[in-house]
Amino acid sequence: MFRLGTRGSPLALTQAGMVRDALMAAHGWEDVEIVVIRTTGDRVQDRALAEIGGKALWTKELDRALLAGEVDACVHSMKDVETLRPDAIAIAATLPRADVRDRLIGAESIAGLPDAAVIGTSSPRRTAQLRRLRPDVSAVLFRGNVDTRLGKLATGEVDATLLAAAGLERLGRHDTGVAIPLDVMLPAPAQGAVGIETLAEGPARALVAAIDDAPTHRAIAAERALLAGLRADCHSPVAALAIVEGGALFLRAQLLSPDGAAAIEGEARGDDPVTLGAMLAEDLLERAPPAIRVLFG
Ligand SMILES: NCc1[nH]cc(CCC(=O)O)c1CC(=O)O
Repeated sequence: MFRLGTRGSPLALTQAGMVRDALMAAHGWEDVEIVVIRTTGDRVQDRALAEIGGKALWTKELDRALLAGEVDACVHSMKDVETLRPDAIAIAATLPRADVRDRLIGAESIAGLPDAAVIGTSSPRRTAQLRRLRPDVSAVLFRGNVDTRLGKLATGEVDATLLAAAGLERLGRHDTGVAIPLDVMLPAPAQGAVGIETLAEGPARALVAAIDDAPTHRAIAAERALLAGLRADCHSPVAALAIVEGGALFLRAQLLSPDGAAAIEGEARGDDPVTLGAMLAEDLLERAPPAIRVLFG
């Protein structure tokens, strides 16, 4: 039986179930085995991701299982996957992308937040974007799975929080919070995209490629190429979104200083995702003021 590695959070399990269903439908399989792998990121909940070692905390154990042949493929929220991946591992497919926007929970809009509101988020991007719009608000560290975060909001630990619409919807929480328009808050690179990785060589890659959504795959390739070009890490406040427009890619991005005082935006159009991402990264770095320039390699 085909074995699918995943983290054990409710969102990860839902996403793995979506991949399982797609693989069964594509190949007429009776079943796919879900193998839950506990990651360091799941164990350490009290510190910001950026502080404790970054995105590798989610992928390291899954990579190990894949490279050791314990699973045939691994399911990831592509937003959480590092820019640089081992050569032996390939992104074989992405599911069709969900709503890419962030949702604000606890207020009707960013403008509608109370004076000096306290926002629960551990995302440098969301913090910087929020403080750019509302310098009076402050952010406090907020991690844990979606239910944990919503629980902290309910007990009044914070005034509001921001979560990806994609995760909320996949967990059946269609009515939680209000979507923030893309021109107010551009999402994280690869937000809303589920990716499936396999070994670069071997039969699993083509089996998984059968369920690929090509427009999503191209869009996240461009967004990830931008991150690579910026030499960004998970401390870097970067927002980016590529969409396929009449066959070509349209990539938008924003870089911010951590306090949101400085920001630059850029956009570019092209056909090749990797070239497009690299070009926009170069353009942004050239124009970035020192407060932003120091954040990138
Ligand atoms: N960093 C955690 C994470 N990784 C992926 C999602 C949501 C689903 C997605 O963006 O695909 C979330 C939660 C959030 O940011 O609200």
